[in-house]
Amino acid sequence: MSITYEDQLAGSLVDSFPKDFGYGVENMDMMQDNLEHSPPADNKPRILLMGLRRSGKSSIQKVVFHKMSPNETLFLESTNKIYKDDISGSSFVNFHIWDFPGQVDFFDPTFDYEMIFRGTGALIFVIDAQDDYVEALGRLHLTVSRAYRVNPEINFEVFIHKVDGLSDDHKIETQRDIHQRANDDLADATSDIFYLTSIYDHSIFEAFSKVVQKLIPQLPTLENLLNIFISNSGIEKAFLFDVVSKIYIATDSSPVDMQSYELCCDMIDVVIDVSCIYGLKDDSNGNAYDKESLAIIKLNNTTVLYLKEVTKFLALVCILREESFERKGLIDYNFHCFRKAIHEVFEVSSSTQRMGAALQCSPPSGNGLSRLKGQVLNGTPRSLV
Ligand SMILES: Nc1nc2c(ncn2[C@@H]2O[C@H](COP(=O)(O)OP(=O)(O)OP(=O)(O)O)[C@@H](O)[C@H]2O)c(=O)[nH]1
Repeated sequence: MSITYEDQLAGSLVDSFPKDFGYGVENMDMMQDNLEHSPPADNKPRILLMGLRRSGKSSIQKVVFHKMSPNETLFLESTNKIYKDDISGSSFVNFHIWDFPGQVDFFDPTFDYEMIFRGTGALIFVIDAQDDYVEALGRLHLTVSRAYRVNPEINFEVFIHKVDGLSDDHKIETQRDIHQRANDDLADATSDIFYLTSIYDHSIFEAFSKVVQKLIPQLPTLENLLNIFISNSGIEKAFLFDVVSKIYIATDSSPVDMQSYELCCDMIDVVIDVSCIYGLKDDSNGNAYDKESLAIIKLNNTTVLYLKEVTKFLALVCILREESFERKGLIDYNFHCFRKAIHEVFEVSSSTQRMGAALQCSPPSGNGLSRLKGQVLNGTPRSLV
């Protein structure tokens, strides 16, 4: 009986994703291979961090992608030129993050904003909520109008930042006010582009997760796989995490509550810390996270946390009830199918990417080539059409 069911699950997982994925992220197990074939580094989609001086741009980038502790950001010096951070070597997120100095002068002839905005997937505008934000809103207007003229596909995102200093009522009021005032510039902007963020809690990771997810063409497929996995395994919530940044790449379609997300982030920290301190062999190259990574934590409220390696940079972290965990064999088997499906998703993307690169390198052959070249949507190269 259970064999039939599990076989069905395996089939449904593997067959459930469409075959026409684009790519914006790579399976890092194949990273080495991809490095040789991927387009030049500068062609990677960009996420830009812009905003006034001292609004917190560098702090966000350092805390999310370089594990800097929030208190250390007090000593960050002001950025005076564009800082280009290629995080693809250590993270599943295959983007460049560009941190701009505050007060970018669009009229400076040396500032080639056309080139910058053309390859951009998302532009995050950071507004210091503890400061008077009238000037910042003027800047937002100028930035959005310039960027939109060059590349209407950019995702504009607004981080209303440093909200740790505001009361709950004040936070909501500030968000409403900024949303209202910015509406002239971002005419059809929905409220889901305004995030309340702080580096002193998990809100900055949550917000960055949402920004990155909008740039991942495979997102619906990943969500679908997670939905099938949790419904067949008695799991309440599952996140697919980029281990280094603690950005979640995808989750199932049930609503995300901040506490669950924080719990899962904390679990990753525990696993990596324990593994670093007690798990490394003397002769190893010091990798705290590998194929063997697995952790189960039982909490005192009948909840179980379950973490397992999916790819070199991705982990699945689940929350489930103790009674569901009694069927651990089933969960392990379903996880095995899920992992296989995820690898297939990114294998397809990766081979499509290589085909795209090969086509772009080959000599032009009439107008057919331009039709076949990888499309760019939201700055993310798409699969061939
Ligand atoms: N309270 C609070 N302070 C923050 C937060 N994020 C950043 N800061 C502080 O804001 C100050 C400025 O941060 P930076 O990251 O240097 O700002 P920036 O936007 O990169 O500044 P420029 O490089 O001059 O453009 C630092 O003292 C940070 O510690 C936050 O979420 N909450």
